[in-house]
Order: sequence, then C-alpha cells, then structure tokens
Amino acid sequence: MKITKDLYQGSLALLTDFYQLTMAYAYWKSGKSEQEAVFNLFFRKHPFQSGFTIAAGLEYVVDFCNNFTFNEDDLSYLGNMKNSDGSPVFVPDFLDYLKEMKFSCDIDAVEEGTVVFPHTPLIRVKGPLIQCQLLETALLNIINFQTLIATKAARVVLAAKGDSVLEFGLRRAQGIDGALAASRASYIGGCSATSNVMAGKLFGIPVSGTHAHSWIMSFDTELEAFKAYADAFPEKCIFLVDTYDTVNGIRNAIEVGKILRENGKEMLGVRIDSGDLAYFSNIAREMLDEAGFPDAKVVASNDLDEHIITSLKIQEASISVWGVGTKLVTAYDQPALGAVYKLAAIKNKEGVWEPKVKVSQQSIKINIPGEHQISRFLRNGRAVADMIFLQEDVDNKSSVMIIDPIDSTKRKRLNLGDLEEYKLLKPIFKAGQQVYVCPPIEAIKQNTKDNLQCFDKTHKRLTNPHVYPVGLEENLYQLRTDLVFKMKNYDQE
Ligand SMILES: Nc1ncnc2c1ncn2[C@@H]1O[C@H](COP(=O)(O)OP(=O)(O)OP(=O)(O)O)[C@@H](O)[C@H]1O
Ligand SMILES: O=P(O)(O)OC[C@H]1O[C@H](OP(=O)(O)OP(=O)(O)O)[C@H](O)[C@@H]1O
Ligand SMILES: O=C(O)c1cccnc1
Ligand SMILES: [Mg+2]
Repeated sequence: MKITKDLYQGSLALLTDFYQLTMAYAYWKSGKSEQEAVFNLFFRKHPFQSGFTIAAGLEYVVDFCNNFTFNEDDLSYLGNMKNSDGSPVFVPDFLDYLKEMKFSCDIDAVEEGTVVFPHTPLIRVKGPLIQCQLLETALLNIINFQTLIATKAARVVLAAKGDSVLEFGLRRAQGIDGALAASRASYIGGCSATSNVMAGKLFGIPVSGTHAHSWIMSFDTELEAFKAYADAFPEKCIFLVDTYDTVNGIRNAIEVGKILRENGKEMLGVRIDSGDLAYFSNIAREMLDEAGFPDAKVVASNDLDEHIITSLKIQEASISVWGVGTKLVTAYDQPALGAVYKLAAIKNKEGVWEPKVKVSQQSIKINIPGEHQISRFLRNGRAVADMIFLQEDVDNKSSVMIIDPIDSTKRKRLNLGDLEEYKLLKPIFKAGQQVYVCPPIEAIKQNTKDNLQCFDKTHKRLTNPHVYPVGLEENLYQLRTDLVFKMKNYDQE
C-alpha cells in the first residue's frame, strides 16, 4: 500500500459502515430502495461546554455527493465478500443496482461558518431510502470532525481577543486526513494561518511559521543561529528565544534585530515556547521596547488552549500572536462531537409522508419528526431565538410560540412582525444536481466572524455560557409528543 497513490483509489463510496451496505441490500431485496425518506444530521450537545457551535465540512459533503458512485474496484471487493457458509454477501443483481445508482437526493444544509445549536439539522437529506442510508456514515464523519475543530478554533480565537492565532497542529493531529481537515476547520473557526503546507496548497489557507529549537542547536551559539536565519530570511525573522536562557535569547534577538535594521529590514518578533509565558513575555516586551523595537511581536506557544490563553490575558501577558497546536487540532478536551443522522419522515405506499420518531428513555434522544426548516430571528442584527418548524404550521401567523425540545416548561413567544427572519437551511442539491456554489474559504471564515457577531457575548462566554433559546414551534412540538405517545402505546396495560 502506497499511501500517496493507493489510499482512496478515486472512490470514497466504501467509506461507510458495513451495516449501511447490509441495510442497503435488504432495502433493495424488500423493494424499498426507492421509497422516499428524509434524514436529518444534528447534534444534541455543544462540545467543550460551549454556548455555540460553528458548522463546518459542507464543502467535503458536496464533493462526496458529487462523486457518490461505486467504481469497478469497489464492486469487485463487495462481490468477493462471503458469508460464513461461503455464499456471497451481495448478489450480482444488487451490485449491478449499485453500479447504476445515480445520486438523486435533495440536500439542504446550514452554510459553513454558521453558528448552530443542538437539535437543529446541519444537513437534511431527502431522497431514495437506500441513498439516504448509504450517505450516513461519511456525512457524520465529515461534519462531526470539522464542526468540532471549527468550534474549538473559534473558542481559542475568542480567548485571544483579536490577536492572531496560528495553527501549529500537524505533528499531533489524528493522522493525515485529520490534520488536513483540522487545518481547514481551524481556519474557518478564525485562525489566521496554518503551519501545514499541504493544507495551504489544497485549501488556499495562508501558511506561516517560525523556526525550531533544532535550528539553534545545530550552531555553536544562539547568536550565530539567529544571524544565519536573518541572512536566509531577513523579512521573516521571528527568533525562538528559549532554547538555553530566555532572557539571553531575547538579548541575542535584539542584537540581530539591530543588524537587520542597519540593512533596512525589521525583525518581526520573538517566540517563547516554554517556562512562565506571562513572566517571560513581559520581560521580552520591556526589553524590545527599550531597545527600540516596539512593533516586534511576542509569539507564544506550548500546549496552549482557550483556557490558558484566557489566564495569560488576565495575567496581562504581553503576547500578541498565539501558536496553538495539539489541543486545537485534536480537540483535546472533547475529541468527538456526537452528531447523529436520523430518519425523520418516510413516504408510505399511498404516497403520503409520515413523520417518524425514535423513542428513547432520555428525552434528549427523541428526534424531531418531519421535513422541518429552521429560522433564526434577529432584532437589530442580534440573534434572539431559533425556531424549528413545519412550514404549513406558521404560514400567515403573526406570532409563534417556541418550546424547548427537552424541557416543555421553557417557552418563548415571538412576535414575527418585530423580528428579522433568516432561514438557516439552504438548498445544496436538487434531485442530485448541485445548486449551491461553495464559497471560497475566506468567505466562510468571514461568515463565522459575522455569525458570531450576531450573538450576545453571554452566549460566547467560554465557561457556563448563557443558553441561547432554540425551540420547536408549538404544533411541531405537539406532533412530536403525539407520535411518542402513539409509539409508546401508554394506553395498553
Ligand atoms: N503564566 C502562565 N499561566 C498559566 N499557564 C501557563 C503560564 N505559562 C505557561 N503556561 C502553560 O503551562 C504549561 C507548562 O507546561 P510544561 O511544564 O510542559 O512547560 P515547560 O516546562 O515550561 O516547557 P518545556 O517542557 O517545553 O520546556 C503549558 O501548557 C503552558 O502553556
Ligand atoms: O504545543 P502545541 O500547542 O502542540 O504547539 C506546537 C508545538 O510544537 C512545537 O514543539 P514540540 O511540541 O514538537 O516540542 P516541544 O514540546 O519540545 O517544544 C512548538 O514549539 C510548539 O510547542
Ligand atoms: O512555525 C512554528 O513556529 C511551528 C510550527 C509547527 C509547530 N510548532 C511551531
Ligand atoms: Mg510541546
């Protein structure tokens, strides 16, 4: 196996759980493949005890759907799968069906960079049951990870309060694709650049960086190392000052900064990667200012996350650029988002849509039935609530009641006349044809910024944030309750 050449072999159709294929076969065998269905992809709890989540990954989903075909290699692999009695798992007629299958679903989704909340669909898939089912695992894989990392990045960037955050995670990320996807999602979440050069090339993200301790250690003295770096990159000098003695390192950086200046160049700054970052950054700032380098930046790195950055801000550390790696790209404190993909409605034999619920002991796990939409209501540009609803329930209404999906005592009346309404689900595919143009990554990053700006700072607080109201329109709430009662059959002894 050569990972550079052979890994995906031009097809991602088998990037799925085996049970999706066994269900697909069983749907086909029982004549249900083409029955129309609606599935929603949503999460139940914000990651990191955050008050918000940033949607990311849609562009990957679009690409996946546009290339959703089983190639000859995939089909021959499936054709060779055997049951324990030696019989083939999948009969040739089914493999022919897969070969001819053309992606034909409608997909509606929340745009990347949108602030999203529990229970509201990030992606809605409507189409033949077999296709909806076969998309589940890949869609979850893509959206769960990129949404998680975009959210983590947004939190780190909020903690940095306007300072640049550089993403340095490649060496610690979860494998090759994890690293690439994390760099993309980190940029969407608000990072200014990545150290990951391949992500720069693939996604058009700015790349940047400093140098490592090994560079210093390869010379007899730190001063020699700084001079040689300045010689190679006079425009890009951020000297790593903590290899031996941080204060001495700053002194050496200043000395080389003066030589650069004599040659018409400016040192960009210093990086501190160990020790007490508040203490050393303040010393660096004082020494740089005193030596006539007030514009030189102090970059800090070393196991940073949003909490350490917040603490360093409180300590009045003089850091203006933050290099964040491991804890960002691995989502160290919560390594998975936990979004799910649930059947919400199915068209019966009479052609009538039937809403569906999965009943659970835990009310948080009861999904929201039907092909619903989400509206975000804003007052003077400020988000006040999100409503999950069925269009027919709100037509011609001047006010609506929304009810918390978990706690029905939490309700909010919205007077629609006073509010701006913004529909979150946008058409992405219609009958398998892409109708949405994926925006450039800069526009997605800007969308994150604009979206976050609409939310009160109490929802963006990193610890114990104020909960933003998201509710089911009352008729949809009632429909869900009635369906649960019906499926539970409480009237029976
Ligand atoms: N003033 C500070 N307040 C809070 N946390 C800090 C402060 N200074 C550094 N930190 C954090 O404390 C941790 C220090 O970790 P660690 O003990 O591994 O580093 P170190 O010993 O300074 O560096 P290294 O092991 O790389 O030489 C890091 O997560 C760092 O970001
Ligand atoms: O700390 P992170 O947020 O992951 O950021 C990336 C780290 O990677 C580099 O060193 P590395 O960790 O490889 O070595 P070090 O711990 O000895 O500095 C760099 O100096 C940072 O410390
Ligand atoms: O460019 C840097 O300073 C860098 C890159 C990767 C990891 N740590 C630091
Ligand atoms: Mg380290």
